[in-house]
Amino acid sequence: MHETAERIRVIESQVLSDDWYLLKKTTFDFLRADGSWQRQHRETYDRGNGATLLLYNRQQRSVVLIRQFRFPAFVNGHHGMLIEAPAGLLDQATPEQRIRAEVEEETGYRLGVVSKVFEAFMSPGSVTEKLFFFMAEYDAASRVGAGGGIAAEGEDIEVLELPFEQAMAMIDRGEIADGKTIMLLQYAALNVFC
Ligand SMILES: Nc1nc2c(ncn2[C@@H]2O[C@H](COP(=O)(O)OP(=O)(O)O[C@H]3O[C@H](CO)[C@@H](O)[C@H](O)[C@@H]3O)[C@@H](O)[C@H]2O)c(=O)[nH]1
Ligand SMILES: [Mg+2]
Repeated sequence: MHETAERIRVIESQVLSDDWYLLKKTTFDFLRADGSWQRQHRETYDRGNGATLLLYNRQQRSVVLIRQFRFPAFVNGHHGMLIEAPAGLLDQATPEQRIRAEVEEETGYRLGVVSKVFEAFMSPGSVTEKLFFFMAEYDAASRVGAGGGIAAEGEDIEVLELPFEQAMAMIDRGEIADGKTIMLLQYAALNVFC
């Protein structure tokens, strides 16, 4: 089998929208497994890459999550208040630099040791973003501020400290319905609270 790059010939790329994020439509030829070339068109939504982190306290068996309004979830029939692990876009920073700043901004907790656990494409059919996943322990002393995010950017973030078992039960009841958050809680179930 050929390297993927040898199977793709980009014909043209058109910017459909370049406002907050970048939406492009690209026409390319794709070398199929049977050796024939097929012309395809795909739209890609580019917001850059991001990072997310689960704050946990092993001894207390607790985690810290945030709750915020998500308009795209609202327009898809959800009430919109999503419970999530803190996350943010990288801008020009490294994933670890960015997640340290983002967690402190959103939750008020200052991180000590941070461990990267995996990287994942969350919607690879349409969104270019790769998300970097981290874990870090917290305790009461690591809370240096109130969190809440940046009000001027429209963020209005509530910080929730929950028993780990309660967070897992909230997945079962559909009260936690964010992919990255479910992935991190399940990672914690397999590797931290086992
Ligand atoms: N004006 C404007 N602001 C926007 C828009 N979209 C997002 N924002 C603002 O841009 C900021 C982005 O905040 P971050 O904390 O960096 O990102 P996030 O929204 O928490 O999460 C993003 O990254 C996660 C991790 O990569 C993703 O999981 C998530 O889907 C999202 O893209 C927030 O203040 C948000 O309100 C928009 O279309 N217009
Ligand atoms: Mg965020």
